[in-house]
Amino acid sequence: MTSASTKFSRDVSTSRASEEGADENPNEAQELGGRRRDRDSEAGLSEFRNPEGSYGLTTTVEDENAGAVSDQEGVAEGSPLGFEDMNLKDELLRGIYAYGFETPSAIQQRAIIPCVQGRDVIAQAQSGTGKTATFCTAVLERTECSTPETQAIILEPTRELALQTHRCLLALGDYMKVQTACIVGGGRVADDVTRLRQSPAHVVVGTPGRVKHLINAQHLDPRRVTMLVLDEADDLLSSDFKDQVYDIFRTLPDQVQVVLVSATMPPEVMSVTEQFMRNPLQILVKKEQLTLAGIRQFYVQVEREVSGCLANAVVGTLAVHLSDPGSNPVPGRM
Ligand SMILES: Nc1ncnc2c1ncn2[C@@H]1O[C@H](COP(=O)(O)OP(=O)(O)OP(=O)(O)O)[C@@H](O)[C@H]1O
Repeated sequence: MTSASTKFSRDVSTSRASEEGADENPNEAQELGGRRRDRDSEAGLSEFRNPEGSYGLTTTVEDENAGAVSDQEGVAEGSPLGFEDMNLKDELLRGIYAYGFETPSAIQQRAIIPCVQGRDVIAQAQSGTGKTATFCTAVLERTECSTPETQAIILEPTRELALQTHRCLLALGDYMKVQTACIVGGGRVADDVTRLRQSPAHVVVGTPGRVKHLINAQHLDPRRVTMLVLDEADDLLSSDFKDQVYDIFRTLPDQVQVVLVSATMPPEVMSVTEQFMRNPLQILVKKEQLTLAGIRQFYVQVEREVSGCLANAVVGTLAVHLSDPGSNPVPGRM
C-alpha cells in the first residue's frame, strides 16, 4: 500500500494538478520547465528561484510493506527485488556481487531502476542505508564505456565523501572499462588537469569548487554529461555551495538528469530543487525499513577519543570475528 507523505503535501497536491495539466497541455509544461531550467539567464541565482512556487511535480513514495516497492514502473508490488532483477549489465552485476552485496537495501530497491531509466529522482534515506551504492550503480549502468566522454558528474560536499564515493564507484565498476576521476579541492589543480588529459573520465566525482574551476578552465568538458548527482544534497544546496552547484548545472546540457540524495531534505532545500528538477520521483524510505539485510551493526564503547590505529584495530578484530563462517552473510562488512 502506498501513501503520499504529508510532509510535502502542498507540493504533491500541486504536482498532481500540474501533472494532469501537463498531460492536457504539453506546451505549458514545456514552457514552465524551460523557464525553471533557464541557465542562460544572466540573473544567476535569482533565476534559480521559481517565482511561480510549486511546479515541482514531486511524487512521494512511501511503502508500508518493508521490502515492497510500488509506484515504480516495471516493479511488481510486494516482490522483493534482487540486483539480478534490475536488468543491469553483466559486468556491473559482477562488480556488485564481488563487492559483497547480495541483496539490495530498501533505498536501492526503490531508487536504482528509476535512476537508470533517466528520471530525476530525490532519494532520501538515513545514513548508512546504501545510498552511495544506489547512485553509483545507476551511474555505472547508464555509462557508455565505449564513448570517451564525461557522462556523469557526482558532487560531494567534502573531500572525504568524494574519495569514499570514488572508491565505491571503482569497486562496483571493477569489471567494467569505466574511466573515473576524483577531483577535489586541496590537491594540486595540475594533477587533476594531468589526470583528465590522460583519458577523459566517463564519471567524475568531486567537490563543487574544483569541478567548477576545471569546467571553467576547459579541462573538464560538461557538454556530454547526461547525469548530475548531488550527494548530501542538503549540504550542497545550502548557502555555502548553492551558487557553485548552480554554476556547474548551468554548463550542463538541457536534458541532464538530476539525482538528489540525502539523509535529510529540509523544506528550503526542497523548494530549491523545484527550480532545476523535472517531475522528480521522490523516494522516501521510512526509518523502520532501513535495516540492511546483509549488515550487522555494532558499537564499541570507549572512555575517551580513540586514535585511528586503535579504531582500526577494533574494526579489524570485528572483521576477523565476522568472517567466521555463519557469523555474517557479508564477511567483514558492518
Ligand atoms: N546491498 C548492500 N548489501 C550489503 N552491504 C551494503 C549494501 N549497500 C551498501 N552496503 C554497505 O553498507 C555501508 C553503508 O552504505 P553507504 O555508505 O552507501 O550508505 P549511505 O546511505 O550512503 O551512508 P551516508 O549517508 O552515511 O553516506 C557501506 O559499507 C556499504 O558498502
